[in-house]
Amino acid sequence: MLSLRAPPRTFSPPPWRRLGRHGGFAAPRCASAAAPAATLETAASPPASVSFPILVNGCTGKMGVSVAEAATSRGLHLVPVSFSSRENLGKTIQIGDTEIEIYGPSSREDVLSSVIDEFPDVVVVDYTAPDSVNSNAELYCELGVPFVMGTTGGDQQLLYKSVQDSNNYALISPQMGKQVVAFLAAMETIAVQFPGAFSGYRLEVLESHQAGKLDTSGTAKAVIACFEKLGVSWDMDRIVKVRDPEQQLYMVGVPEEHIEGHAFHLYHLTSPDDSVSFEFQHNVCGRSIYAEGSVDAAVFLHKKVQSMDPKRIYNMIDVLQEGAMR
Ligand SMILES: NC(=O)c1ccc[n+]([C@@H]2O[C@H](COP(=O)([O-])OP(=O)(O)OC[C@H]3O[C@@H](n4cnc5c(N)ncnc54)[C@H](O)[C@@H]3O)[C@@H](O)[C@H]2O)c1
Ligand SMILES: O=C(O)C1=N[C@H](C(=O)O)CCC1
Repeated sequence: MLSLRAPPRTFSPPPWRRLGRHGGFAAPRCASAAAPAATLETAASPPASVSFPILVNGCTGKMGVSVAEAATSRGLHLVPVSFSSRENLGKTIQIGDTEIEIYGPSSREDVLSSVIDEFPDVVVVDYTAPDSVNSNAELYCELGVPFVMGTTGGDQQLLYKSVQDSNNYALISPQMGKQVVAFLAAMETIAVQFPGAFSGYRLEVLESHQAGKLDTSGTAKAVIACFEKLGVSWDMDRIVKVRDPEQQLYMVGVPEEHIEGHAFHLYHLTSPDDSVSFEFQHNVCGRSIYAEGSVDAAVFLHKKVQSMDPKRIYNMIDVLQEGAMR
């Protein structure tokens, strides 16, 4: 079991563990905090070939801001309102030339209805909090507004049911980063083609995110679902969740400038007789890949709505498969 009980300054790795900068995961060479990748990458992006109104909920948070900035640089029309928690009522957030007014949970319905009247082809992107996933989705479905759900957590089964029952359009994905989506797609493919291939293997999973992340990694859960199809038995309580900055720095190997925004994942598989092992890692610093992917998702969903595509519920693998991720 990957145990984190004693946060070791001198981490003694198991033999299978490759060493990172500080002795843990092999960390990617991330952009420094002084030159945020999001700003550089979005500034270099050519404008989207389509333009439509996009409403980003959660603009008081880190992902909300990144997505709103990416949408603006891609030439989409940012609707100047956003939902947030009660603590942020009355705030405004400046994104480029747009001043976004922040509304609390109690005015969500009135605000969204007015937005739909003014911008009938609006697409909502949600980056709020796990405990607002279901109530926000229900509202989007009730008002028939297409939405991209980037927020993880909540009751995922209920989320899908709300969309199915309402016949609304939605794109739901715990992971918007193109290369991680490709890894997830590969995992799903082998799970379908070779079910049971890893029967009897033991799985250990460790995920590390910034201390403010409230839920367990939605991406890890999606990858584990593939391992289960491959025959591994698993209980979600066994995911080792690292939220302590000291452990992240000294054990996981997260670069110091990304302690407040990273997503490191490690999956380790061992055969029943210990003679074979596999290890997979995906380590992301910052948020730019998710922000760009979220705009790709919104553009994709807008096209599906315009063409009245019958499928209606999508994930990021659909976007990747259509070649619609930059
Ligand atoms: N799908 C992906 O690729 C991806 C990538 C990164 C983050 N995420 C998920 O996105 C979510 C947000 O991440 P973040 O890093 O921006 O978090 P954050 O804490 O920086 O921002 C969340 C914001 O939501 C607001 N909020 C809280 N309760 C709310 C409510 N009831 N209604 C509306 N807003 C509310 C908070 O005030 C905060 O400003 C998390 O669930 C995270 O796991 C998903
Ligand atoms: O930073 C986060 O929070 C992230 N959440 C997603 C998840 O739960 O998998 C994706 C990675 C970043």
